[in-house]
Amino acid sequence: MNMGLKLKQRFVLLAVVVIMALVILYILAGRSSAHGRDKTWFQWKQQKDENTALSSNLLLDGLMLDKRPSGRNHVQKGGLPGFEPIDFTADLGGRSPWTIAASWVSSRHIYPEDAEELGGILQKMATAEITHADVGYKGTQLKALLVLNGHQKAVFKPKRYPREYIIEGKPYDGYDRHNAEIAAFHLDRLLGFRRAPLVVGRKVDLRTEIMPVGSDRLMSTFLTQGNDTCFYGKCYYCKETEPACADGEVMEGSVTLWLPSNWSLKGRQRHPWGRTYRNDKQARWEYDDTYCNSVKQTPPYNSGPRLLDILDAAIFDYLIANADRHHYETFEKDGDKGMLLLLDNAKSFGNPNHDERTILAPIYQCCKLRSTTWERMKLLTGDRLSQLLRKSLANDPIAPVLTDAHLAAIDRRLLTAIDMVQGCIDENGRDNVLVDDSRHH
Ligand SMILES: Nc1ncnc2c1ncn2[C@@H]1O[C@H](COP(=O)(O)OP(=O)(O)OP(=O)(O)O)[C@@H](O)[C@H]1O
Ligand SMILES: [Mn+2]
Repeated sequence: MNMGLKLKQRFVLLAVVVIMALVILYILAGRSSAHGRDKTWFQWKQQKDENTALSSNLLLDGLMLDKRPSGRNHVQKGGLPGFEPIDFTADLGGRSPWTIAASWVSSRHIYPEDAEELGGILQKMATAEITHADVGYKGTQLKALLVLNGHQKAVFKPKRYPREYIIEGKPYDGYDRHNAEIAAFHLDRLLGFRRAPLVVGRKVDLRTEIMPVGSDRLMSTFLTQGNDTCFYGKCYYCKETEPACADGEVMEGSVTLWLPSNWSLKGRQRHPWGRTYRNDKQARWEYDDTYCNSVKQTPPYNSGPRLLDILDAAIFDYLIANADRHHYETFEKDGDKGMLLLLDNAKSFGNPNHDERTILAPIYQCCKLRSTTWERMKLLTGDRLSQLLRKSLANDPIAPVLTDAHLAAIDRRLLTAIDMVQGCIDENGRDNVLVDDSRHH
């Protein structure tokens, strides 16, 4: 009797313990799926597994792209617009590539989502006859101004480093990287911004393509080093002792299409989170974490899309590791509502082993972001972003554009940025962080 009771008590106790354990497990599981940060990591792991299972071709061509017989790329319902690989053989139907590109520019985008001629235009930028070449128009870095057949201006930024070269030191150190300018253009497109002008890689024969058409100002900076033809141009940092040199007479570089003249730029505007470029002086954002409150009250950041554009640019610059957005430009005619153009991305992709967290200062100090940007970021987790970028860059004339280390760095940085925004959401609530401003444009 006594013994029987004890057994019964033990059984009840055991049952209670088991039930409690189940309840605790259930609560924990519920929490982790409700808790965004865990969800992000969970999704990330899931996507990573998915991605290794799928070949990148299947992911890109099979799932997202519905090729209609017309040859036009239609994005499937629920697909990912802007994710289609760029077709460098796209037909322009006999029309001028420069006219098409100029007609694309609008207040919020440099080219449309379904720009089917994009690859065809890039192809022309990489091959069109150069009818004139001059020193760079302005700026501090070595470059050349080209005129392509059909009176199209373009900027040529020469190769200064081998792909594997790692820039040490300050996050904005080193010469411009032509491959970074190319990769940034593709990444801007994948993020859905379309705020960077068209860029393509090009190998230029200096003797046959530049010398016959180069201005005296440019040609007077030509010299040879061993078997290699070099030029040092004319700019603030241009020095005869630090020329850019071709491989023999063939010089690799990036070609950026000049924006059309009817979209004139509003001069250099100081970026509120710009750096001082001095060791002895800090910018206010570097010591004052409430800095965003004052930015938010100051025009043009107190209304319209400008602050959200700054935040988008922070995400973009963090991914490409560009700590050099000291100024920015907008379209003159759009005034305070003008979009922040992602011009000059050549100081990025310097060191794949370093993630410059301070580039995200606008994000962690303002704790805001466009909801469209946030949704796009989450779609690109795992190694989706690097896979899409790899694929997008594969047909560029100077491919491979980025080393594997840089591609891996982008995926890693995306996770950090997502975690940061998720932290803001956890702390302040989704509605106080994510901004849906789609009705403005
Ligand atoms: N594709 C373009 N279309 C129109 N204007 C352009 C284009 N690219 C550059 N510019 C103009 O030329 C300026 C200098 O270009 P860029 O920033 O690439 O040179 P930089 O030498 O790196 O200058 P900085 O030292 O200021 O960074 C830009 O601020 C812009 O006004
Ligand atoms: Mn620059």
